[in-house]
Amino acid sequence: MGPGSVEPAGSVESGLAKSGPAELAGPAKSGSAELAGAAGPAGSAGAGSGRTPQKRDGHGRRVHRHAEAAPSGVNDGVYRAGFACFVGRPNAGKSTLTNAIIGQKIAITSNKPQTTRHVIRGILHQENSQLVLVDTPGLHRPRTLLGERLNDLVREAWSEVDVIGVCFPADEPVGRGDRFISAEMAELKATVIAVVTKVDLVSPQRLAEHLLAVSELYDFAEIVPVSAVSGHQVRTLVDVIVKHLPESPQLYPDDVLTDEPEQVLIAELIREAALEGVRDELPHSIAVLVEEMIVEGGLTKIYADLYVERDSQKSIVIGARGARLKEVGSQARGEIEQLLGARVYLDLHVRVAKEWQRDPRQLRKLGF
Ligand SMILES: Nc1nc2c(ncn2[C@@H]2O[C@H](COP(=O)(O)OP(=O)(O)OP(=O)(O)O)[C@@H](O)[C@H]2O)c(=O)[nH]1
Repeated sequence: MGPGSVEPAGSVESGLAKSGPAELAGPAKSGSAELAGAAGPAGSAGAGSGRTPQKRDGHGRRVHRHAEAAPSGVNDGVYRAGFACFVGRPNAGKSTLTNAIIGQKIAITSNKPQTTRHVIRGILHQENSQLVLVDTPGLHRPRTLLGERLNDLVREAWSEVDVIGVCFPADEPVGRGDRFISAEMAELKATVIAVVTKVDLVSPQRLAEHLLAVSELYDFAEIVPVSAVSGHQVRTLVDVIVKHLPESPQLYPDDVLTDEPEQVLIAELIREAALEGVRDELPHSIAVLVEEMIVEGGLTKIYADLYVERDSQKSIVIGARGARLKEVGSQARGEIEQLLGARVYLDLHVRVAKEWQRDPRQLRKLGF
């Protein structure tokens, strides 16, 4: 452990009833896809190295949800399975889209850039396909060791997928960042499609102009406009992605929704709650590590450490007489109970790990 001080606070006991397991998002509108752009090969792109999913043992428990397979919109009699990820500039709507497709909160979203740190997979089971989604952080100019590691994570994810959806928010003009990311696509084996996100925010006229600008950036196999918030065309996007997956046997058992260890999902929920209201003061300085999870009958006890970089940040997180930390605990606990479908006791400790973003040892410990 680094030069950290320990502040026990914010233990929150749950009184809430058990919440039921989450269902997969049901089928929404289905429709035809190819909107614009060049016609790409309908076949598969080469699968990357991640073809065989690894079973996790020990600490890495999978999140199981017994959800029925959604009917597939693609029905050419072939079973398709493979990996896809969304890339794009920060704030492009990648996490929200991933969540809309999987139908469960698995990646955190925020209106500030760079909040997604972990590669989180969600799996959509359909009658004739299995789509494994990898959620990556945004590519950006690295200024710290953490920044470099984040970019490595992005490229690692890109090298392992069959389909890449480059996200372009419809409410922002195509810019340098979009051109930079599109240029990075040229070397990839994957089928590259463009996803124009947040279309609920713009007029049809503006959307048409945006689609044209996007189509001029790169020879995308397809271009799909969507709104993750209204659900518009989310179903269509799934069909388009699945169409470009390779023919493959099922990769994961039916009841697995995500490959991410529960502890990582829980840590993300706590971090999201801790950032609420203080994002301007603590944009990238909070990390969370779940130290222990104990299941006692219907109650899950979770002991987690919340790391900040400086004493002053610790005071912000804790608040006057621990009031803020209590709030963080109670908000996170509600979300965790939904995720686990069980009652939760959450014990949060705030620790100072000086300059953790620049310290390789600390970064490893925090999972980067
Ligand atoms: N109106 C609208 N807002 C959206 C939509 N999709 C995402 N947003 C909002 O856009 C902001 C960014 O969304 P995220 O999903 O966190 O974006 P991201 O690309 O994962 O961001 P990073 O993690 O920073 O790379 C959030 O405030 C979302 O609520 C959409 O379809 N419509």
